[in-house]
Amino acid sequence: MSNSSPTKYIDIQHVEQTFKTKKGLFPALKDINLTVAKGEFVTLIGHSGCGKSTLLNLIAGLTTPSHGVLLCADREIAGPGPERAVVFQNHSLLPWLTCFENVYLAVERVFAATESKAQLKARTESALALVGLTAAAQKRPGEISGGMKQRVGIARALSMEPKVLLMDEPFGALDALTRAKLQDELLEIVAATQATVVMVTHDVDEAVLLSDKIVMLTNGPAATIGEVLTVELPRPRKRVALADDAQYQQYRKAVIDFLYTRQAHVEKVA
Ligand SMILES: Nc1ncnc2c1ncn2[C@@H]1O[C@H](COP(=O)(O)OP(=O)(O)OP(=O)(O)O)[C@@H](O)[C@H]1O
Repeated sequence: MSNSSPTKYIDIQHVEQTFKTKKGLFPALKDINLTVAKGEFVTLIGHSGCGKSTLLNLIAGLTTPSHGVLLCADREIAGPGPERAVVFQNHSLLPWLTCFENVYLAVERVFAATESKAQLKARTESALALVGLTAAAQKRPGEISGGMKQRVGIARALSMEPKVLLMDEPFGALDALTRAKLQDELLEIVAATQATVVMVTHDVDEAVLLSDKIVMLTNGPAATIGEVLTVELPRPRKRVALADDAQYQQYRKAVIDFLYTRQAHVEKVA
């Protein structure tokens, strides 16, 4: 059993990320300090190119910081691991496998050493059921819609029973209606699984609807956290009711104000 602090489940301390480029060193992130509590839903928002994906990749362990340290449950994040599952925008499914097989592959990787084939199959089926894809289990990615593919990606991530679900603009490529439906589903899944989620988004409404905390990044280079907004809207949250909610509008305005007034993109004149 871990004795890690539930309020500092993910603990990011003084993180910097500098990339080597042809033009020299590029400081992408500077002095990032952030904690995410167990069961918290945190979104990262900021203008294009500010470093949201860079930060998510660091939490995923896909990259290592140039400076500083990232911890998950009191352990240094030293590489990717099934306890931190990632859902990407482009769902990255294997096209020659069925939806079932795509999810099964992840389940097998995590649980094959300790569980029977029947148990692995049951896990796969329940992950697909969680995202409403039981009927599409035998279809291949080429035979299903973008929204369904994204659901398979989410099912695959959830099937690993990760401690943390990391999502990089998971709904970015979807039309508005599909996006709204998947946001609602995600709200239900997160409520049911009590998952800890860190999600990158460009969408202010998505951030307010889903988040406990909205982390707003300043513009790069050397982007950092400009402000953290705690969203105290009660759950379960219903998008239709929230549309007229004064508190919801205030949160929305605070994020818009940060993005478009205080961090407005300044056009560089040559
Ligand atoms: N491997 C890399 N090498 C060099 N520069 C990089 C690398 N990865 C990211 N960058 C730069 O770091 C900055 C942050 O990139 P990042 O992709 O994290 O931004 P983002 O906020 O996720 O952008 P978007 O919202 O457009 O996806 C950008 O200026 C980008 O060009």
